[in-house]
Amino acid sequence: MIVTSPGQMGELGRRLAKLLRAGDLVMLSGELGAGKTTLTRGLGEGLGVRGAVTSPTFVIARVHPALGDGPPLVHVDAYRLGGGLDEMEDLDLDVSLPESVIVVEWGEGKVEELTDDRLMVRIHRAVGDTTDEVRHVSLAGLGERWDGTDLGVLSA
Ligand SMILES: Nc1ncnc2c1ncn2[C@@H]1O[C@H](COP(=O)(O)OP(=O)(O)OP(=O)(O)O)[C@@H](O)[C@H]1O
Ligand SMILES: [Mg+2]
Repeated sequence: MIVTSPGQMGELGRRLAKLLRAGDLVMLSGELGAGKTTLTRGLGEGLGVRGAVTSPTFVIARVHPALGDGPPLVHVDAYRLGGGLDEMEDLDLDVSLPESVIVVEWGEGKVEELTDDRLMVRIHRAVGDTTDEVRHVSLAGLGERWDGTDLGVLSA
């Protein structure tokens, strides 16, 4: 799908939030400035969690508690997470991961062991496009959790 502005990326996050439930892992890939955090911000709005989603520069993970009765959002920036999951467990997040929605930036090769089921979101800057605002987003659900989930509703 094609996203042409930061606002549309946020909207995609808000729509995606409606598909998510406790225990879900979303992995975001895409280069620096692709729009991973922008998407996560919309997701946080859609989930109705506390606190603005920002780029966690000095923290690896931030917990956004639910304002209503939905799951909290755990936003992980695994860029500096060298050792993978063990290190993440060492972060001592005051939250139960199976009861949260976990969104990970830069998580490839680091957090896959959290669960067999995950939603992969890849964001590409369109090379050669006339406007650098354009992003191509592709989504793929892996595992039983995502079997039969129609991700097409997100581009509607
Ligand atoms: N279509 C678009 N979708 C998302 N962001 C866009 C788009 N067009 C322009 N932008 C801009 O690109 C930047 C994306 O920044 P963002 O922090 O979301 O990226 P990121 O992938 O999280 O980067 P990092 O790897 O550094 O964490 C923002 O400044 C945003 O305004
Ligand atoms: Mg980011």
